[in-house]
Amino acid sequence: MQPLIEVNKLVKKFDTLVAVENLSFSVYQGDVYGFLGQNGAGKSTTLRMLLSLILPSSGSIRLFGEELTPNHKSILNRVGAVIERPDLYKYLTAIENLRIFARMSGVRPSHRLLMDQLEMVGLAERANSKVATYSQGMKQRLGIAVALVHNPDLVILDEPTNGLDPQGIADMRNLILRLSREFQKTVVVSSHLLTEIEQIATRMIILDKGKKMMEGSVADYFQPASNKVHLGVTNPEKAIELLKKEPWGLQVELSREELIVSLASHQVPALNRYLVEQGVEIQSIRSVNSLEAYFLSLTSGNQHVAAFTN
Ligand SMILES: Nc1ncnc2c1ncn2[C@@H]1O[C@H](COP(=O)(O)OP(=O)(O)OP(=O)(O)O)[C@@H](O)[C@H]1O
Repeated sequence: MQPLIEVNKLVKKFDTLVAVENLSFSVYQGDVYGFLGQNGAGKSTTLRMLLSLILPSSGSIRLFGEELTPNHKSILNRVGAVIERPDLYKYLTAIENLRIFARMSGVRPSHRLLMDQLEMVGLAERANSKVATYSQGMKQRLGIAVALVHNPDLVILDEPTNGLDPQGIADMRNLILRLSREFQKTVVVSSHLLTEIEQIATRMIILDKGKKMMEGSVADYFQPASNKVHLGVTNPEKAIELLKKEPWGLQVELSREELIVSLASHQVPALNRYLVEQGVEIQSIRSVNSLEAYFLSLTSGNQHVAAFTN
């Protein structure tokens, strides 16, 4: 399958600072592609280059199979983006805002179509309220409706959950999933939170100091095999014996007084119950996802975890 976005050896320098270094990645149709990295990792800089808001120092970007540089106007007609907080007219209603932005991008959608757009982002009931009365989360979602007004195939969202409360974050997450599943949009979304990307993305890239640390399918990194459960128990020998038997049949290691088993997080309560019922007392239990461990090592400043740097 031809990638929708194909980035090859992209570099962006700001004077002596290398914000993006030799970055290559591909996004395919139907992906919710997560851009993950701590502040300053180079996420916004990369997304800005995808939108021709800034020019690369070197390297190439192809969107929809075409080189971006000479053709960016026609190509970017197929892209909708929210890069900063959306600039909305706060004394106008949602539908008035949408109508104005639609005209600016050269389309004149019917009232019905505008209402459909607002429905898509969960704002149909507040279509006639002034934006000044909206919560931050509602403004962010209206920003997405604005970005979608010309019906783009590809949607690029830079940190869409920034500054939102837990309800706003959940609404945004549901909206992104809906854009992908119901409306068949390909979505690129950035975040500095692994939990956010884990819940919505199909594929992801981790950036650190402008460099790619890993790229791949999110499911692969959250398989049971990459989730380790560490158990502190009173009787490790008995626990090992029980965990190796039916119904669990697990591979168990003993490390520094803790048992370590590969197990999906959702199976942990059942495992806990089983051991207690068999007379093993549990003193501690913690799940460690290897991807989480890796990302934490990045955010705490460690440079290398060999397993993920290939
Ligand atoms: N216009 C600019 N001029 C100079 N340096 C810049 C410019 N834009 C970004 N940078 C620098 O490039 C690096 C990457 O910034 P970028 O905004 O891409 O990171 P980010 O991963 O999006 O992080 P954040 O979530 O904080 O925005 C940072 O060191 C930043 O200070």
